[in-house]
Amino acid sequence: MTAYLIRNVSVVGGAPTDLLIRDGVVAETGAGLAAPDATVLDATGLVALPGLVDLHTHLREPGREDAETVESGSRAAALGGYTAVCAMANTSPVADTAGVVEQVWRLGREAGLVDVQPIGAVTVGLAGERLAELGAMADSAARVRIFSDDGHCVADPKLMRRALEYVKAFDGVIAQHAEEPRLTEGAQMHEGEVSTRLGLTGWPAVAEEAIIARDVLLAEHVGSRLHICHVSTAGSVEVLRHAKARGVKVTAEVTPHHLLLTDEKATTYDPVYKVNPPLRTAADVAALRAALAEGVIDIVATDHAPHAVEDKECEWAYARPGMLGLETALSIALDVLGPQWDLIAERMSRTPARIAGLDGHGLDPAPGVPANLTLVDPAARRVIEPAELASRSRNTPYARMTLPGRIVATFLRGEPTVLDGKAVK
Ligand SMILES: NC(=O)N[C@@H](CC(=O)O)C(=O)O
Repeated sequence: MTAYLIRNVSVVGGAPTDLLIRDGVVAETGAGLAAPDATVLDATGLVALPGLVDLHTHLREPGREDAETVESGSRAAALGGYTAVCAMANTSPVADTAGVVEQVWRLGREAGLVDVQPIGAVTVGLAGERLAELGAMADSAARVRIFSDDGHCVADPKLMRRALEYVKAFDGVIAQHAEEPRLTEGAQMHEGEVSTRLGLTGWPAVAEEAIIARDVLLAEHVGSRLHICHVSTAGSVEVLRHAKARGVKVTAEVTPHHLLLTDEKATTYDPVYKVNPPLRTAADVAALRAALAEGVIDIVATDHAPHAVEDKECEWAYARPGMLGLETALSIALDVLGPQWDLIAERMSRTPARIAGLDGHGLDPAPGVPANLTLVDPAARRVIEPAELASRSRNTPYARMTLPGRIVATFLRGEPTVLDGKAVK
């Protein structure tokens, strides 16, 4: 294994120092380190962060390998500064058995670019009718701890209660896609002034807020861990604030796009802006940013949702919802939060690693710690060119935008997956 001596790097925004990486761990830190056998990387001006951890990634394999594979999504993740991603269960077949989660887990190991932690479905086939084999998935080689029907809400309160109770036995967590389906039938975008103007059926904020309110009460009642996917409204923030004040074991994520973009984008009728939950209002964006800074929202998760051209480049009403996220998330966070490195490390690495129970991830570079880290150039600016993305899909909402920050290198257990901004394999 090659040793790496990273010179003059600011660890999570601190004073410049050297990091020696050897045998998969951070061997030494301090100014003026010497290691004749090591490859030297001059990291003057760069910031080292614990490798980013994404709690919400769609890798599309098995089933839609034309849109993404475990390998292409892993490469996109590494280029985005990630060392671990949690793969959502809405594949084909659905990841609702030990066999499918083990397949995804094994494909992740074979790609070897990030740790791929499969998420298991809550209900068989995401159909919302009977519980999937949660215990078998937890006991499998993939050691599943997060369960989600993402893309669909676990709408039946009795099933949701049972799922919450069931996962308590192995400290699991149910990640809810909060969307009351009866309130969003036929919805095309956020319900509000813009949807009225465009004459498109709206997805009201209350459809999200009502499910979060119900589920924090259920989680409190049974004493289980609940995670809320892609929180998108100011009202959801207030429900979460209330639940956290009561001591409910609830965590929540927000996506980069909900921190930046608004429903005004729908006026372009460009389906690249169609996403679930939909882009909301400027007031919602402001509330989400404040909640993230405050900690009412715990983490940023990408909801990286690759879609093939034919599923996106069509009429708005027929387009699938979803946007790419892995290769741009850190830039959007930097744009939205500024160079608050400790906050970025907390919301994009340490806390997601803790929620997912990923050993060896989310740890600041320090002697003895597994060398899962990423080096960011905060001064760089880059123009997003969809054709240059490593994802198999092209549905980024940031095409041709100039964004701050560039991932220069990513290390997974001491091995570079990205060097000089390029994937190593
Ligand atoms: N977030 C999205 O807009 N899409 C997700 C699933 C979903 O939540 O609808 C996808 O899998 O494409």
